[in-house]
Amino acid sequence: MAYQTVNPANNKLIKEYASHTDADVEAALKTADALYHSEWAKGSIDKRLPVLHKLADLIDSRSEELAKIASVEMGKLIEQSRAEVKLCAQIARYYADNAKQHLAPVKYPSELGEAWVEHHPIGVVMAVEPWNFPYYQLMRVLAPNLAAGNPVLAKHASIVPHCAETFAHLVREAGAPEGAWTNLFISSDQVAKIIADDRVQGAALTGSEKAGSVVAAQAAKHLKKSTLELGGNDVFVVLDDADLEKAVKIGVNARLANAGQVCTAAKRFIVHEKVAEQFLTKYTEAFKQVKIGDPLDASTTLGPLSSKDARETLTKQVNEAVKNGATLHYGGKPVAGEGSFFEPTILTHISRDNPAYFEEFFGPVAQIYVVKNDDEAVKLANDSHYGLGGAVFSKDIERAKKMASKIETGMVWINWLTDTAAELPFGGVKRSGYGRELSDLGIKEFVNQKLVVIRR
Ligand SMILES: NC(=O)C1=CN([C@@H]2O[C@H](COP(=O)(O)OP(=O)(O)OC[C@H]3O[C@@H](n4cnc5c(N)ncnc54)[C@H](O)[C@@H]3O)[C@@H](O)[C@H]2O)C=CC1
Ligand SMILES: CCCCCC(=O)O
Repeated sequence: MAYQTVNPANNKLIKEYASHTDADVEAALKTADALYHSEWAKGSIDKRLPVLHKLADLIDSRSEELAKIASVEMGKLIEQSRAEVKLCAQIARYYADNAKQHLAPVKYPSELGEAWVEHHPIGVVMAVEPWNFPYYQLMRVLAPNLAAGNPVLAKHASIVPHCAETFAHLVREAGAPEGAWTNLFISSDQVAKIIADDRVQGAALTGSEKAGSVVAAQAAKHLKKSTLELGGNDVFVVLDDADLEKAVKIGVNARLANAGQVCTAAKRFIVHEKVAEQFLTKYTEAFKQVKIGDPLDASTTLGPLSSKDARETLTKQVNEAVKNGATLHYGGKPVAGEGSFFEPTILTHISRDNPAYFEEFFGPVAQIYVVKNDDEAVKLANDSHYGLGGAVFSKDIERAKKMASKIETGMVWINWLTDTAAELPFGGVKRSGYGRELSDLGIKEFVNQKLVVIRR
């Protein structure tokens, strides 16, 4: 697995990074495990939290540099890279300010005696992360586990090594001891060996079902806990009483942000028949206004996909969808010339026997479905192997809440796109994975919730 920086806006190779050897991995494991058995990990959380405050300040002070590295390495619009960098500082600050309370002992009233649950780190955690939010995916693991006292070995996606290395340097510069966060340019086989190692107690993966299934199986084989943040095929439901202008505006962003390469992007637009024609007309008009170009150019509104491979996959999916009866309402082709650009695309009339119906399109491709009523909307929303996020647009909040409760996903946002924030849990069900990241739920995924009882 070659770790290299290729700018997807022009497919030019910028830098290749040497992979880490087995000896490097052993050294990293030794250092991380020693740190776990030290006062730093087992002692007071008060010693660890200042690192997160310092990290947040460092990120804020370097935001422009960090944003540019991400945009050049995976094609995210520069403004969206800035937003991701800002979000990372917020996550670091959130855990710096709240982790002590999240991990404070919790009393359990019992007739048997005085009882409480303590929260202790479990040890070294292996993190395996994707390229689409090259800093956020790392911070979602680093912040809670550093606060809790779990050292982390991190394997990032092979196309974002500059982001991976920069993040690791920032963590050390913020005062984290060696071993708290170790970036490894390693292969899948080396990941498997690390997960199998007795010094590792858990694995956190964000990425595809395929990778999740393999890594979770490796963890399970060695009786280690894992968390999985996998793909999604999230719905964006527009009911007949929705604010249509708002639904269109947010719906365009929900599909095109990060060139559609977001696990919680709106992928299946389920529109009430009473407003379907209006919605499609306005939505199509908005897609026609899109400016494809260099993600570093502030006027660009749709950047490239992350790689040539990603574009090839999406092109095949769109062609297959049309071959199986879908209507190509707008777009549908890779953009000729340099870079891995793909047109903003709208598909309609996708029948259930079309492969596209169950597939995640990791790119700027919106699928439009028309329904007669709320029950049909819920039935269609839940007719999916995935269960990550989802959005419901209606002016009737009680109606939207009722639908949100029926949609089988880990998250539903009303009158907004599926978003994320440090204080809100993030995760899914079904083939979108299990476990939660962020909030008080995320920090407890890799801690020992230990019961202590003083028997009366
Ligand atoms: N739920 C989420 O937040 C996200 C989900 N995804 C999903 O992942 C897909 C593509 O993103 P990619 O980064 O290409 O996903 P991917 O699953 O190919 O890679 C994710 C990470 O897993 C690693 N990996 C892959 N196979 C592995 C194996 N057998 N053993 C150990 N590590 C392995 C990769 O090197 C990378 O670091 C998308 O289709 C999307 O569904 C991607 C980004 C975010
Ligand atoms: C801003 C929403 C974050 C989505 C996380 C993901 O796609 O991995």
